[in-house]
Amino acid sequence: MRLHVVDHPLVAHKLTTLRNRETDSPTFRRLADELVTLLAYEATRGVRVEEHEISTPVAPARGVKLAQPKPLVVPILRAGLGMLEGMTRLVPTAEVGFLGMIRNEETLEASTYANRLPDDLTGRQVYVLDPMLATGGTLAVAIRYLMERGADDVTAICLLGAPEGVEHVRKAVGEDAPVQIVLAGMDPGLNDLGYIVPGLGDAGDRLYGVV
Ligand SMILES: O=P(O)(O)OC[C@H]1O[C@H](OP(=O)(O)OP(=O)(O)O)[C@H](O)[C@@H]1O
Ligand SMILES: O=c1cc[nH]c(=O)[nH]1
Ligand SMILES: [Mg+2]
Repeated sequence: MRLHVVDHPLVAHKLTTLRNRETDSPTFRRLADELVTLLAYEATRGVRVEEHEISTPVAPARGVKLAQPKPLVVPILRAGLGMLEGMTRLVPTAEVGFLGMIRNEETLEASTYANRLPDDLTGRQVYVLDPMLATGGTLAVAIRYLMERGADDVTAICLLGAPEGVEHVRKAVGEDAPVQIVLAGMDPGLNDLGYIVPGLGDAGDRLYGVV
């Protein structure tokens, strides 16, 4: 499993405003959207392409196009939905599937309440979207499920992570798993409630106007 924390001044700038408690929901949504597009550029470095021949107005030319089967993007509801448009802006031909997952705020265990994925994930390259990687419970369940269903390459794009969450996912999927985690920032740790510190609070609530 590989971890990539994106080091870019624009990402750091947008992340700082995103964290700020003074940032309102519309601005939070816009920043999350912009950040995902920047992260997706890094995260899709290994997206599979195949040779493609075209003709320019001047001459025949050889290039590439996205390979089949198409990449699959899976936002984890609810908060991951706030990252979908930013991702599909960069990869508009990707297929989209959905997982609805909720973390029990007392036990911190993740459970799945919705699942709308293609039947066959064999050989699929999958991009999972979830802004927060805290204990890692949610992402570990999601990635293991996608791999059990046949996905052979999974990249998780998250805005913020904590070291214990990353290690939890690493243990759950295995060191040699074809899994990549791309983060805009890695924070020092979690508080007693399992929230990332300093983090940005509850991503779902901030995206969808509860606070
Ligand atoms: O790494 P973990 O400890 O599992 O925590 C992270 C999860 O918690 C949040 O979702 P939440 O369960 O609050 O659901 P929501 O997206 O509906 O707000 C977040 O979006 C992740 O999915
Ligand atoms: O810090 C955290 C942890 C889990 N979920 C969130 O929305 N924020
Ligand atoms: Mg939440």
